[in-house]
Amino acid sequence: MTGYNSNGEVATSNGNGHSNGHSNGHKTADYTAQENATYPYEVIQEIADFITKGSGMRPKIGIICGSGLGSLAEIIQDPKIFEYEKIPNFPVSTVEGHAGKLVIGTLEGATVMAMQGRFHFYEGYPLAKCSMPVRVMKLCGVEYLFATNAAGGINPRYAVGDIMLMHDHVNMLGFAGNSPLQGPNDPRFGPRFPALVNSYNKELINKAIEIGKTMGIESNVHVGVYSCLGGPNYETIAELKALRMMGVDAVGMSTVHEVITARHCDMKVFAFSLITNKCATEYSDKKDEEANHEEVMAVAKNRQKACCELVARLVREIHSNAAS
Ligand SMILES: O=P(O)(O)O[C@H]1O[C@H](CO)[C@@H](O)[C@H]1O
Ligand SMILES: Nc1nc2[nH]cnc2c(=O)[nH]1
Repeated sequence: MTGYNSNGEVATSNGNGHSNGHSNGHKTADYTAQENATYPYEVIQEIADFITKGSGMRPKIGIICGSGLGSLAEIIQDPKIFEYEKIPNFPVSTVEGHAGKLVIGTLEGATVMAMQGRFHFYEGYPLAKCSMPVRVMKLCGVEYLFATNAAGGINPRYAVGDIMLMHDHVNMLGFAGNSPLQGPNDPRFGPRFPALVNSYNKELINKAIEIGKTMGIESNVHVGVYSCLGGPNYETIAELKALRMMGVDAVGMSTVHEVITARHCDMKVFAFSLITNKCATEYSDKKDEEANHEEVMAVAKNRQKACCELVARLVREIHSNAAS
């Protein structure tokens, strides 16, 4: 199996079918590729071919499942499942609630592919590697990216279990000089300087609002601004106050770099946050106001039905409009 080394040259993997740098069953991020974050087009094409040939399918919609939202992939019918470890040059998932499987099949008549497990900066992966699967999706034929995440609610009107449809983001990692598009630009993916003002597809947001109404959850559906911090620590009160002043409604540790990568290669983007915890913006000694991943996972599990229904119905809309 071919891979690439730190000089960007094509290299041969270790012969065990993957080159992810883990051997003892304990999943750790691949640090060897850090200095070589940008995957050459040919490597991404090779991964995409592995998936489309292995599944016999060309998906039109790609779904990234947020923490605890892996069930979004379980509603896919007649699935063909690829474990990340068996996909050449694919990273491994190291976070609880991210199973590490790519699921391709049919949802509401549309061919979709879903990532049960995404990659985060705090796992030790550079941003280009975190969002490399979005380019794989593109070369598999995906036109629409659905990115989902678990997030802390900063907007005081948000309750735990609410859904925030993302209409914009504040890229804090970008403020700090980090981007998934850093390094040489390959124009086969997109331009050197992509515009991001209309990143979140308005038509899909409006459709999702309508779907929320028909599901009877309109009071739990909001439209807001997400921000991604590097993590893995949750935020301090001062940071949360600062984010709120900047107009941020929900905060997490993902999604933004995926959206940037998707928009760079001209995919239509729909994204939502499941609010898994309320972020305190005042000082308090109360332990129950501290965010923790167990709570995040538990809330995601509780709300998976609503999230699955929203996704399935939006996929149905896209598919039936394309067919008509
Ligand atoms: O964004 P997703 O992957 O849904 O997960 C969110 O939940 C985890 C923290 O509990 C972090 O990884 C954060 O980004
Ligand atoms: N950064 C961050 N990520 C989260 N993911 C789920 N909840 C949170 C949160 O409160 N902060």
